[in-house]
Amino acid sequence: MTKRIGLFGFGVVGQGYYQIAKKQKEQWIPDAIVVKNKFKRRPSDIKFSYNPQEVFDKNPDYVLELISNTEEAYQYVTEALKRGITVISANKKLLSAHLPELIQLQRVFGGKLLYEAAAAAGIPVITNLETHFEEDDIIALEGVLNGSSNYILSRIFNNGLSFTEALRLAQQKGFAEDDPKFDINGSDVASKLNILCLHAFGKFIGESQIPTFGIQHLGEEEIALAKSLGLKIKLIAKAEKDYRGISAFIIPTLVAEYNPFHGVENEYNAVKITSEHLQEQFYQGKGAGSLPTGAAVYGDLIKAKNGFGYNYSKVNFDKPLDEKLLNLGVRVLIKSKSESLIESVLFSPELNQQIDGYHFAVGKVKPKNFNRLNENGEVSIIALPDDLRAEQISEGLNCAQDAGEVV
Ligand SMILES: NC(=O)C1=CN([C@@H]2O[C@H](COP(=O)(O)OP(=O)(O)OC[C@H]3O[C@@H](n4cnc5c(N)ncnc54)[C@H](OP(=O)(O)O)[C@@H]3O)[C@@H](O)[C@H]2O)C=CC1
Ligand SMILES: N[C@@H](CC=O)C(=O)O
Repeated sequence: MTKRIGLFGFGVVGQGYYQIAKKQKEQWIPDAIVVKNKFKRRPSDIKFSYNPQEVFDKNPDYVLELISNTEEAYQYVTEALKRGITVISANKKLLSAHLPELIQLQRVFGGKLLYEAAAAAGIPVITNLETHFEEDDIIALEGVLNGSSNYILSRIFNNGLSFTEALRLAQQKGFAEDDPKFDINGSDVASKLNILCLHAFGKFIGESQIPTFGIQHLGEEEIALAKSLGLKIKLIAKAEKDYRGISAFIIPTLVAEYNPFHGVENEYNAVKITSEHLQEQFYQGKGAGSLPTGAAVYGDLIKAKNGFGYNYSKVNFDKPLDEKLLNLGVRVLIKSKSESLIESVLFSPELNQQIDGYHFAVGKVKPKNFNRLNENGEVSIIALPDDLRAEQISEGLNCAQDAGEVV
């Protein structure tokens, strides 16, 4: 039977969806497409509307919310759910901010909300957490969750591009957010990790509670150090659960070749899930871009048609959803011009070396300090592999300096 579809947004993701839907059976072509900017050039063979109400006037079975704006997306998604319509969204900022309310709207009005594209786009990680892992206790979830940051790091490491050049390319390819600061400062990863934690651990942490350090302060010293040690830097999101509670944070991390994230390049994302029964699983796929994200949206539509919805099986709805994170120290290399700043956050020190006006120190930092350090333009921190000794870092720094890679 033909289904009616209303589509909000015809940008990178909306066009990816449309391209895929056009190849399939006629029934998945939207009956109404609502966009924002009246002055944009559009394909002449597709009818567009600028009036959001037009989607609802068509009485849709499914609403696809693929827009960049969060507040307006909230209006569209809540209106659809209140009408009992099934919604597919790619909007991690919206979902991360409002998931508890959106879950409640599904429970009250009966519409479903699917959002595989919102976390690691092409990797069906949310569906897996909801199905495969339903009866399995998740111990840890780790991931490269931002295609743009990963693309930037790949271009810097593998092609010697500058940060600015690499970011421009990520924008041109449609990987970056409307405002790319959300990609490079880790905020986009925090949205995704927040969503994934709900499905993995049944707890809503809240994006602002997740300690986050992005890639925007990485300097040539850290890049040169990583290269001299034969390592790479990846922006890693990590959440772990033990008898004390949950810890979660996002931080650029030095990864060795034996680490499966080492080989994750360009706009690819990857997720490693460790659970009690299935133990270790590693997923890799495209985390950004028109077709992979459009395909994830299309996949959600097919799942919804087949009656699939999230059970939120890890959530205990009789208890509060929120969770306070543990604040356990993370072993890092910290770089700053201010020794006193380093001293104020670093404990269990292992190294303190000065190069060209910068202090490089190894020790532990509590994740609660990440956000404060992230906002301080001149500090960088990188998490370290357990087996990388402070002496090796010191040698690596000297080596990079001698090679003239550090100015
Ligand atoms: N790009 C990617 O790889 C991925 C993106 N996402 C998420 O998907 C969503 C869309 O991203 P993307 O396609 O890249 O963004 P784009 O900026 O390419 O496109 C956004 C689209 O939304 C439309 N739009 C904006 N505000 C409104 C509004 N109020 N009403 C109707 N339409 C509106 C724009 O209209 P107009 O054409 O008039 O400007 C445009 O068509 C975002 O939430 C993003 O975070 C998720 C995974 C991957
Ligand atoms: N800007 C995001 C798009 C997908 O979520 C990214 O780069 O990962």
